[in-house]
Amino acid sequence: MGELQLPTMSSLLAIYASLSAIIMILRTILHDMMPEAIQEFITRRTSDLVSTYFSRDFTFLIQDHWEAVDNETFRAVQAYLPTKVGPRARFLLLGHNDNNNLLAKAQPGVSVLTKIVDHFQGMKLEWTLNERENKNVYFSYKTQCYQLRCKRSDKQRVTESYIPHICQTAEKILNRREVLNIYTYNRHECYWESTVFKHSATFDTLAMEPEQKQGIIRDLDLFVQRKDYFRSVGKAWKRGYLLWGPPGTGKSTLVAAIANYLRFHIYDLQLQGIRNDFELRRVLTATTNRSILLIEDVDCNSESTKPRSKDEKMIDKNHPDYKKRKANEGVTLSGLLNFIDGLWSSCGDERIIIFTTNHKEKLDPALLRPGRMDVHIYMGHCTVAGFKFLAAKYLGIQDHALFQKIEYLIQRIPATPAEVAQQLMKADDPEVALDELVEFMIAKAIENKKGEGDGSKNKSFWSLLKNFKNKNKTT
Ligand SMILES: Nc1ncnc2c1ncn2[C@@H]1O[C@H](COP(=O)(O)OP(=O)(O)OP(=O)(O)O)[C@@H](O)[C@H]1O
Repeated sequence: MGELQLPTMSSLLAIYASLSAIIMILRTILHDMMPEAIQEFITRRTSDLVSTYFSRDFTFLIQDHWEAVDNETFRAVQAYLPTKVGPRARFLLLGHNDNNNLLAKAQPGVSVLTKIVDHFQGMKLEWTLNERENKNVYFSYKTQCYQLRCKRSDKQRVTESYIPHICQTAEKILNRREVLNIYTYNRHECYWESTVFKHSATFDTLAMEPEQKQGIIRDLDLFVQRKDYFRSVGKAWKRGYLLWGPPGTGKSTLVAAIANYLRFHIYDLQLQGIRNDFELRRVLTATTNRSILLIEDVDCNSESTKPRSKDEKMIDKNHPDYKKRKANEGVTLSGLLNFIDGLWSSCGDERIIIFTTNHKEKLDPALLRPGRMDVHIYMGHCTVAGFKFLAAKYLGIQDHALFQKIEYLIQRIPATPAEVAQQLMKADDPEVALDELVEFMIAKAIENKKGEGDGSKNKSFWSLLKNFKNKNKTT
């Protein structure tokens, strides 16, 4: 039996030195030769494996998008978390997007990488917001993700109790709607851009026949109260309005009045900015509940809303360019109708869709069929009641010596509420403002007469008008 030879100190040191040198060389080779992405991947995987086996924590990730649309859970967390910023927090994001009011109340928000600790039913929950820069062929964009860390043993309670609690709290916060937003779709960055909606129009400032106005208010009230009714009859909780009439008769003003009355946000959609039906679906599913989808001037907006031509059937679908064209063909009528009353219409609750047009006759009949747009509202020229309403609003008067003259003119010369309002705003003195209106109406009648060629049809009307004009000059 040979004697066990223990290595000497110097040989141990030599082995250690050569091992260190080999590791150093290997590390340098790996570092220099292996692409950074692979190195990162290996490091991440190793730390993931270590944390999976040894950590007692669990992490939930809540990204801003879910299956290509906005993630509602993310939105709920976004509303909820600022309420949980504790007294010891070192950062709080503050701001508002009301570009008309510097003094508007700043809203709290959670900044990227700030850690927020929440406690719920004995659980400790740690939140952080992370941001990542992404790039595609055309542009770069940011995505955000909330990270929620809890104990592994609390995982089930978080999904079953804590997340529903967040959603309920967020719903209450969001439903307060202290501020209304108007959204426009940014097609380059594929998201709805918002700005504060501050329009002073209400049903009290809108000149309209009183019965028509009351009818609309009743319809809106009924709509918001009928959640269960819509469910029981198997219909989507939606209401469609078509507002039509000449320019300046108050269609946009009525939309603003409806938004203010219901406290609904407005999504203002330009159909011609949408590439195809697929994009339309994506854009519309990214809108929130309790909102108005507004498609203004729908007759000019897209080919889809115009009556279909007979040649359409003759398109060669086998042509090589057909698919390419299809991808950018714009919104089709069936795509739009599908959203109004097809299967897609059941996405979302408490939605109002409003189309406005100056030319109802130019719309495809399919869009006007009963049941498609629930209510058709004609916004017409100014009536006597409309004029009296505007005089009371703009000049604060119920009656005046010039009223009779103006009523006579209003009944015979078509003028829009926008035109009447513009004249009434010209002076604070009712006498001067009403005189301006008489002048304007006479000038309009003369203009119309020129257009018609022969105005001698109604001689007594013209002699009365001459009389009005002369009297107006002497006063
Ligand atoms: N019925 C109305 N009551 C009160 N004000 C009105 C009414 N109609 C128009 N106005 C006034 O005229 C302006 C223009 O009206 P508005 O933009 O609502 O008309 P519109 O019908 O939407 O026009 P367009 O078809 O060109 O979009 C408004 O800012 C408002 O002050």
